Amino acid sequence: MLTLDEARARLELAGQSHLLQFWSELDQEERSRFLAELSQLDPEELRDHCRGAAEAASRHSSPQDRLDQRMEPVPPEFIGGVKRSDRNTLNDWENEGFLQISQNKVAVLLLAGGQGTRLGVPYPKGMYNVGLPSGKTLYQIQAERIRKVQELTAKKHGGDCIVPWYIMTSEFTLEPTEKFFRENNYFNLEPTNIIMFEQRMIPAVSFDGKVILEQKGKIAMAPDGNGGLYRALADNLILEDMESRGVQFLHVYCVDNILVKMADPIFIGFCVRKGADCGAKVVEKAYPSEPVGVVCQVDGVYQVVEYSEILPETAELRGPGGDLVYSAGNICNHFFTLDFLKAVAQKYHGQLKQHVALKKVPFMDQEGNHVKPTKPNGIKMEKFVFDVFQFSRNFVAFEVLREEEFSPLKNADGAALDTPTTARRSLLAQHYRWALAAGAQFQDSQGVTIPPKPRMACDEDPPAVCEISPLVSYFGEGLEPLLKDKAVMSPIILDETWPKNLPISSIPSTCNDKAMFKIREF
Ligand SMILES: CC(=O)N[C@H]1[C@@H](OP(=O)(O)OP(=O)(O)OC[C@H]2O[C@@H](n3ccc(=O)[nH]c3=O)[C@H](O)[C@@H]2O)O[C@H](CO)[C@@H](O)[C@@H]1O
Repeated sequence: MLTLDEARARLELAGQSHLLQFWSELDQEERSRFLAELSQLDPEELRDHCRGAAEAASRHSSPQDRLDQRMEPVPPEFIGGVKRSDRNTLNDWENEGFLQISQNKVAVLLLAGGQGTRLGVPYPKGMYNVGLPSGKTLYQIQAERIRKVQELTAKKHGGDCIVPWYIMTSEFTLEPTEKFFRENNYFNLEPTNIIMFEQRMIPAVSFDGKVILEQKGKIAMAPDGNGGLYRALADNLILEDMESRGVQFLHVYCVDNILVKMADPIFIGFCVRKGADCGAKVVEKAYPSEPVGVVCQVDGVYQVVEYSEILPETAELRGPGGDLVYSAGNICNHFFTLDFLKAVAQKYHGQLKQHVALKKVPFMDQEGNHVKPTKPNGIKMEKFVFDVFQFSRNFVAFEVLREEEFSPLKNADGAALDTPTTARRSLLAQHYRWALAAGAQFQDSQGVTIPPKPRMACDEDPPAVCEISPLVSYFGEGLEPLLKDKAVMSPIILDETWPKNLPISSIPSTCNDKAMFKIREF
């Protein structure tokens, strides 16, 4: 750790001497904590970071910096997808995916270092329970999907297989995430196959290029964006870990999509068959101003352009048939080969674009008062996970159905979209459709038949509540033996404790204490 004099000299070099202005007011413990924090900062990197942030912020949104003029949509023939392919082709990709999983070549990697400020909870988003009948959190759902995909693969190919789960956290999320997993017995996954690591934090900077003091002895720090992944992979020797396990393909995803298909065999198989080194799942954008990035080309190179980085006119552009020109919505589900990640970590990560976010950053004013600003006062620089697409030699996009694969949790209830209510509804609507397709017929608690409704509006609750555990079905498969020609009383939780072969009289009426469920033959 640095001495005070060393820290002072370094800060002078970086043009950040103001950080010590309250030094005399700190007690012994605060001083040593602060010196430890300052010791982490390289003076030259800090100087460049502060200058770069102030310059980038002054250029931010200036007309010459706009991407709109340089964008082109992805030609439709370059997008593979569920709607565009017949069942045989999909089966073929799925079989390829299962084969790769069976050889332990596939891992999932969760981006979970974000602060989830829009949702407004003081704990990591993955710990959120959207109010499903089972009370499961996002982490539990994801863990169970990993277990199920392992089980399905083992059934197909024989022998056990492992899908390691890499989880990128940050200073904000590592400790509570570790604790949560420990307390939940790692959701019955083998703890050594869950690998958590931490991304770096970088200082927030004022518009005049000064690091912001959050407290008298603490700098305002923020994670370096989900594109901090590549540096974190190198810092924590994660690529070496992947190599030692024989992993070759990664499914990278963001924490908040309740419908995420973990290690999706179809997507993996599609990418592998196409010889891709890098891929992205997309959904058709629902409306022009939807807050998702779009996969497109900029100056002829594949890229995602964020919703905040284009003008409304560009987002609203329509082609001759009336469809949105920029309709390939990014759902933050990416495919990478290990070789591609190695190349990025070794050669390219320094070239990743820095994106500017103007934020309200609480700070100490000159008089030592703690101020919560009402308008943006600080610059946070972030890298984005998809900014590596430009280095790909064979990039592919894969379109999936929104109602089956994308319902993100971004905002607290009360907002119009992407809330706990919409996430819960999407999952329950999907499970209801699966149950109907498997031949279930629903009844209410009085035994009155609930007429089936295979099509629902996206803001409509399904007429019957049927939550299906991922341990029972990964993506709608395997339900017929349980549900065909059965009258199912809503609400129901179909979980792995469901007694499959018992005659009706011996089925307990409450197999799960959180919901009543009954089922009987017609
Ligand atoms: C940069 C990025 O990917 N943007 C995508 C992200 O937007 P969006 O703006 O919603 O991105 P978020 O801020 O939610 O971050 C996405 C994921 O990255 C993680 N994270 C974020 C910051 C950080 O420093 N470290 C970290 O790990 C978050 O925990 C989350 O799992 O999801 C949308 C779909 O839902 C896409 O349309 C956007 O194109």
